[in-house]
Amino acid sequence: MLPAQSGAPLDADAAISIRGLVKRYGDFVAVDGLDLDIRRGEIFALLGPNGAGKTTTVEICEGYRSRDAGEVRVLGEDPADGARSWKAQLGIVLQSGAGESQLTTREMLIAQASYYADPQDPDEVLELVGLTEKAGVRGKALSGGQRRRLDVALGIVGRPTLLFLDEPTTGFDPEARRQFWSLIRSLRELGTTMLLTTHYLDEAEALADRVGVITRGKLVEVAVPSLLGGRETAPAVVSWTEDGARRTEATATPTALLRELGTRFPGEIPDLAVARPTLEDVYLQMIGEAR
Ligand SMILES: Nc1ncnc2c1ncn2[C@@H]1O[C@H](COP(=O)(O)OP(=O)(O)OP(=O)(O)O)[C@@H](O)[C@H]1O
Repeated sequence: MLPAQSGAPLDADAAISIRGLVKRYGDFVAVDGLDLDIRRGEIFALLGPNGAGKTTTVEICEGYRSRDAGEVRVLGEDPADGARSWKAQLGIVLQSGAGESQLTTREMLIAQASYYADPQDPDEVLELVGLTEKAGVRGKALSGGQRRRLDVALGIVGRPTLLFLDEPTTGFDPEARRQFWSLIRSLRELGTTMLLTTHYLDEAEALADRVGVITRGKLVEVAVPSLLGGRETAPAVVSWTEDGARRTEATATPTALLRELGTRFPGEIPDLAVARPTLEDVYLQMIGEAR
């Protein structure tokens, strides 16, 4: 699918609509004419190598950074002059967050909740992110993964309509990541739109309705994870063991090959595996070609 609708008008119904976004730092062009629409209620993952322009794009949408050119609408408003009532609909989980505070985990959440008209109960949020046992602990005494959970808690306590998650699970142990994924899915069921940046391709695949790949400040493709880079039509790799050796064949017609192998082996085909390119495979190929 083409990522850009250059020339198309902003999408008034989208949660985020961006046309021709440009951001320069001195002579360096960090975001280079980016077009993107994120629908209400979807989880959209922005993927890209270090320095591609993801955080810059996200921070412009949050109203934290100015832009040099282009049009941006977030929940119908231009973030450059977003009012307080507009900001109150956003939840933000930054790359580096709450860490060094002298307040306890619970105190931080209560303080954050006080900025919103209809916040979620801070103790419920602590429970959701698995920090109930750490309610009375100061931010700086939390482990790295626990701080990220606290960042997530601070981002969601205001019941945001649109939640920005910048590399939210960095430092999480595998179990905490799974718990976080189920938390994100339950937020989606409540209708929350989420813009996620992540370097974990499995995370994008598990959570995102659509992914966008950004390199050198340009969006190179937008697709549902299973279709990115033509994954669904890429040759399948069939491998098995025959005469003591590992055999591998890439084929566009794996079913035909399996039928043929079925006639060659009387029982099970030894060590049979059929694989399509993973999201990581196509992503790495895509950013390699774009360099
Ligand atoms: N305040 C700044 N001044 C100068 N250059 C900057 C500034 N902020 C970002 N950049 C540059 O802009 C480019 C894009 O940075 P950005 O943080 O948006 O990348 P990213 O895709 O989020 O990367 P990462 O995956 O490493 O977080 C980088 O080359 C970065 O060095």
